[in-house]
Amino acid sequence: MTYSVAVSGASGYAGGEILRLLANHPQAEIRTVTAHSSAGQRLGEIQPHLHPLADKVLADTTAENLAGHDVVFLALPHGASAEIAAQLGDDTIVIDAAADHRLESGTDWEKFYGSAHQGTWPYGLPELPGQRSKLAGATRIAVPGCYPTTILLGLAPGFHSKLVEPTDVVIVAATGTSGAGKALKPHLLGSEVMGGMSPYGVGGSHRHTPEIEQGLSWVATEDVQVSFTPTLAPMSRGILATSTARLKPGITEAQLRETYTAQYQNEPFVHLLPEGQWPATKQVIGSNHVTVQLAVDEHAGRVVVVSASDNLTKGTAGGAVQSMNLALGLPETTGLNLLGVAP
Ligand SMILES: NC(=O)C1=CN([C@@H]2O[C@H](COP(=O)(O)OP(=O)(O)OC[C@H]3O[C@@H](n4cnc5c(N)ncnc54)[C@H](OP(=O)(O)O)[C@@H]3O)[C@@H](O)[C@H]2O)C=CC1
Ligand SMILES: CC(=O)N[C@@H](CCC(=O)OP(=O)(O)O)C(=O)O
Repeated sequence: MTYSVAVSGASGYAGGEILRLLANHPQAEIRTVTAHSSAGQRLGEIQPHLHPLADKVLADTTAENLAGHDVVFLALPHGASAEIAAQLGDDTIVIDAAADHRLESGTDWEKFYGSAHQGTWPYGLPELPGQRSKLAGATRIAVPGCYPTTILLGLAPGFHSKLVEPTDVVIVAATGTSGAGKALKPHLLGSEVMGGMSPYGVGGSHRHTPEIEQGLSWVATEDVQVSFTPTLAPMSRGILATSTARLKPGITEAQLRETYTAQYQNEPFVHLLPEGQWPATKQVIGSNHVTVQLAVDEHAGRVVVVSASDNLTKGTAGGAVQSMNLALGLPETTGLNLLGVAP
C-alpha cells in the first residue's frame, strides 16, 4: 500500500531533507510539494540534489493544495505552520517540523516565542520514555527541535531512572549552520562562521530551553531545570551536545551504563557507544542515528554525557518520517536505513 504525501516548505532545508528521505520510502508517494516565495519554480532549480523529483513544480502553500493527502509534512516557519495546520482536515496526518505545537505550557510558549500558544500535539521523539505509544495512530505530531532531540536522548536514561539530580543540569552544544534554515542572516555569512566558533542564545534565552526542560521533566516525573548554551560551529550539518548533571549520592558509572544499555539496546537509531568511544558529528551525518557516550567525573560528582546527531535528519526530517511511520502503523525504520557518511 502507498500513501499520498504533500511536503510544504519543500524549497527549504527541512523540507528538502524530508523529500530526500521520502524519495527512498517504499510506501510514500510524493504527490505535492509547496513553497512560499519560490512557488512556481521547478524543485530541481532549488534542490538540485533531489534529481528524481526535479520536474515537480512548487505550488503555493495553501490549505487547498495540501488537502486530500494521507500525510502532510509542514516544514515552515513557526506561526505560518500553525496557521496552515488549523485549516487541515482530521482525515490527514499532519507532521509538523516547526515548534508551534511542541510545548505544553502556554506560559513558556508566550515567553520564548512571543505569540499566542496554539496547543500541544504528541511529541515525535519515540525513544523518549512514554512517547512511542502516543505516536501510534496519531493524526497530529510535533517533531522536536534539533537540540532537544540530541540532548534529550543523551540525558533521558539518567533522569528516567532517577540517578541524577533534577537541578544543576548544564548543557553546551554546537550546531552546524543549516539549523537556522536557508534564509539570509548576517551572522551566518561564510566570513562570520568559517574558521571559528561563537555562542548565541546565552543566559537561558534560547527557545529550546523550555522544550529540553519539558522532556526531562516528563521522564523524571518532577521539574527539571537546565542551563543551556548553544554555539555555532563551522559546519553545515550536525550537533554535538555535552550535557552534565549532578549525580545522586552513591551512583556509579556502572549503574548509569547499565541503565543506558537497557534503554537503548533495542533502539534502532540511538546507540550507546562502546566504552572509550565518543560521539562525533561525522558518525551520524546524513543518517537518522544518534550516538551517545557517558563518563562519571568523580571529582565534580557529575555525569558527563556527549551526544551527536544530524540536525536535519534525526533532528528534523528523519524524526518526522519516523513519526509518520508510527502514525501509519508501518515499521518504524521504513525508509530510514541510512548510515552516516564519515569521514
Ligand atoms: N533546519 C533545521 O535543522 C531545523 C528546522 N526545524 C524547523 O523546520 C521549519 C523549516 O525550517 P528550515 O527548512 O530550516 O527553514 P528554511 O528557511 O530553509 O525554509 C523555510 C521554508 O518555509 C517557506 N516559507 C517561508 N516563509 C513562509 C510563509 N510565511 N508561509 C509559508 N511558507 C513559508 C520557505 O519557502 P520559500 O523558500 O519558497 O520562500 C521554505 O520552503 C522551521 O519551523 C524550523 O524551525 C526544526 C528542526 C531543525
Ligand atoms: C543555527 C541555528 O540557528 N539553529 C536553530 C535551530 C532551530 C531548530 O531546531 O528549529 P526550531 O526553531 O524549529 O526549534 C536555532 O538555534 O534556533
